[in-house]
Amino acid sequence: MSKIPRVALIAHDKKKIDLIMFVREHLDVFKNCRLYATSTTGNLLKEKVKLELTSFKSGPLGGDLQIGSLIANDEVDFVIFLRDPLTAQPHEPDVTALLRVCDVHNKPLATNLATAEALVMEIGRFLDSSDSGKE
Ligand SMILES: O=C(CO)COP(=O)(O)O
Repeated sequence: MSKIPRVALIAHDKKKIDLIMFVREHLDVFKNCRLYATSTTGNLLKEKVKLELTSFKSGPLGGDLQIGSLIANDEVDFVIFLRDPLTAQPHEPDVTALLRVCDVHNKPLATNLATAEALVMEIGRFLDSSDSGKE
């Protein structure tokens, strides 16, 4: 894993507010990460939380696959993807591909807030251990 945690942040439309609130709550962690996001999610995070990040295309336009490609190339360490399990997505095959590639490459993946809370603690621990390594 690289020294700076590389985190992909994605949310379906009905979960975007949850993601923004979650990221705000854990800003101390996320501001020390290299962040990637799909387009709409990323633009919202930039606007509402003032975070620097790299954004890709919107999920329905191939953004999930672009993030999947980063994962396949070992350029992402953690994935937080707040899915909406109650709304059919036109790009469901892309969503499935993204989840699958996380499993193929054994990447920690949170698809709901409860797991995202656990994952952000792990990212925080990782940051703490890289800090202590510097001394
Ligand atoms: O659709 C998405 C994930 O499947 C997310 O894409 P946006 O961030 O562009 O809404």
